[in-house]
Amino acid sequence: MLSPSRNAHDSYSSYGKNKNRQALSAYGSNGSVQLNKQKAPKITCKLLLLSLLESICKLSQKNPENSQNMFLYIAYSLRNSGLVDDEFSKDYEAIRVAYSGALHELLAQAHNANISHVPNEQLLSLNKPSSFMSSLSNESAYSTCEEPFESAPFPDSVDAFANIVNHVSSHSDVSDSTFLKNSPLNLSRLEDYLSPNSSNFEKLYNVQKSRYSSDFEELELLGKGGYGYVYKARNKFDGVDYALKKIPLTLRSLSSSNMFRESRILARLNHPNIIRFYSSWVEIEPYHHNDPAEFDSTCTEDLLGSRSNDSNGADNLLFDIETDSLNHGYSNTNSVQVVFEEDSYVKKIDPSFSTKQSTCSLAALFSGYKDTEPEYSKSHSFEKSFADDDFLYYGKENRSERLDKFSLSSKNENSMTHDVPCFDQRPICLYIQMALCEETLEIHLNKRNKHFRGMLPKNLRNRYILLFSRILEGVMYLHNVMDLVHHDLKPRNIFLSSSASSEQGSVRLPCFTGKPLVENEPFENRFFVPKIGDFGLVLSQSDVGESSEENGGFYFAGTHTYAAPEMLSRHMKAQSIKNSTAIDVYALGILFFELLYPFGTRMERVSLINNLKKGLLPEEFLEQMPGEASLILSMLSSPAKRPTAAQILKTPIFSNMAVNELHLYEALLDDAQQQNKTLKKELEAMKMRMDSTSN
Ligand SMILES: Nc1ncnc2c1ncn2[C@@H]1O[C@H](COP(=O)(O)OP(=O)(O)OP(=O)(O)O)[C@@H](O)[C@H]1O
Repeated sequence: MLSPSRNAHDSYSSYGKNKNRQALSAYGSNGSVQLNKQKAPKITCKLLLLSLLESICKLSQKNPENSQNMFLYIAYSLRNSGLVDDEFSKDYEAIRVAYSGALHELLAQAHNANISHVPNEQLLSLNKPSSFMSSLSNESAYSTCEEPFESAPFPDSVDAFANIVNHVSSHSDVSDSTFLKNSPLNLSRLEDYLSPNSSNFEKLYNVQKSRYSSDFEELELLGKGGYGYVYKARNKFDGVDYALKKIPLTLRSLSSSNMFRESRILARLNHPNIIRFYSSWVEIEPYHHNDPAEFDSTCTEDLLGSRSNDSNGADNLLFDIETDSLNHGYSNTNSVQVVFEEDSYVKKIDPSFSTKQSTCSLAALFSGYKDTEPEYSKSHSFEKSFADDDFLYYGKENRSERLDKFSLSSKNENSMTHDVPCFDQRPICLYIQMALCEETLEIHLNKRNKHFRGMLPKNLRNRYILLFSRILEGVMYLHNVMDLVHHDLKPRNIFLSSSASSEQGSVRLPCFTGKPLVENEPFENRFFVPKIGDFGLVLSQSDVGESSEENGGFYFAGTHTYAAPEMLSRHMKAQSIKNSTAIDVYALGILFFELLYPFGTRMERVSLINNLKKGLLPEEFLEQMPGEASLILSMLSSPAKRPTAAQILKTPIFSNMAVNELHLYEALLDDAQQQNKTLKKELEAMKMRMDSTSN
């Protein structure tokens, strides 16, 4: 029986019989590449072992049901022996598939690497895990060796697979039963699949190729969020461009039931004002990824709107909930902390999970950490480069831990448990395919605010009121129909999708270019549908209370500017449990004010929003929009007093259909004026042509 302390490396080395196998053992026993030790995250090893066994079962049994039963039999036996937990369940299937795809890819590389010509000495001298497979795949490296190559029988894959299975079966309860004896592994079938000359191997290998790289052409990086990167990618079959969010799965997420929460929730949502979801899957980050340098250039200032590029302005303040005191710098204590990250965005995007080289690190494969630190993390302060505007995260997992999730380099022992499990230095990513939107509301408002300050012209006010009513409809759907709380409503999480005039939920908005306007030149107007996105923090209303209890007490993540006071205070926790949807209403109150009152500068924004939180609104706003003003103040009142999204929609500001009708008439008028202009121009041109011909 395998003892629970035995690890993947031991399993590998224990079946070595010949010289090269000894070489492999020796390689493994070298201190720098030992896979056991404290570093190998257990769950990664267990998932790897199970995905390997699952592949073997699939290969050995033609009938899928039999292979599933065989796999479950082995998995249950391993669980009884304490070697695995429930990593063989359906919940982990996507991860196992991703791992087995990567294992097959590795196998194919090994087959193609002409490994029979590797001299023992070279194997023995390789003590860098990442150089191991890269040397194998680099034939020229061998040709420089003086000693003639010994054609020693490096354990071929079929043999290795069989040995692992035999090892598992002889060391587990499986051997006690007649199951395997009655249903032995069909090694000839295995061989058929694994032989590089076999068409089956090709088939298998192709099937396991990355869905992302086979189905999509990556076009550009759209942005990064607190949990991953979003790319614009074209589907090779339908030719449509989508937004693809790549979220590196962390060890924490692997061991939690919330692993696929965002995609599972998005898949159930169906509303014109909620971002459209297409599909999601898990795979190991494909090779041939963008060079980090490319990320710098793809992330343009335009894309980021007015986010500051000045990392020096990053003011990281720790707010201790217990003492209500503010500290500068970072603390390692376990006390509950709120981390405010005000205006600390920097231009540099740091896709730390991207790898260029197709080298294989066995240590990384089993331990889930990157053994070599990426260059960019040496030259840049990772925390600063990752800090995002105004994001707030607190609980026992503090800010630096949150950021660590994206760092494959293990900076210290403590961060290991939050690290990203990877294969061959490539992380396992969850991919979410969504509708591509034109821009975020944040970017739209930033451009708009270059033209307006203070009170908006009357004709524009109505458009933003209508836009807000569309957002409210989306929120009402989340609250009343889906029983969800978004938890992170803000302009950056509302997307504007171009639409036809007739599309449900559309609003006609001016298209601001961000450039100064020529005087009296009208704005071009287009129809957009506002769509609520980024469901990374969404919770069901009943889970809000539980999440507060997470980590032994107090836990929340969100954005400071839009965070309701009850999210920031342990003492008000009870209120947030009873009125969980009120958290979103508070954020909407701030957002409504931002829609109706353009800020000139960032400082002005901060001071006006701070005043608003104290119940103070600009005089001119109170005078000219009293209805809207009192609604906003009620949305920022105590949780029990805040109106619900449905109640807000029933107020005269929104229930009055005149807003809708007025909006449409305005749109028709705009169109007619535009047409008028074009016809006038055409008439002038015709007159000129006639004049010239008559002369
Ligand atoms: N469907 C989409 N269409 C177009 N761009 C998108 C889409 N989804 C995301 N983006 C872009 O990618 C960026 C990152 O999005 P993401 O949802 O991961 O995080 P975020 O909302 O910016 O931050 P956080 O998750 O920390 O709140 C967005 O700011 C936006 O610029």
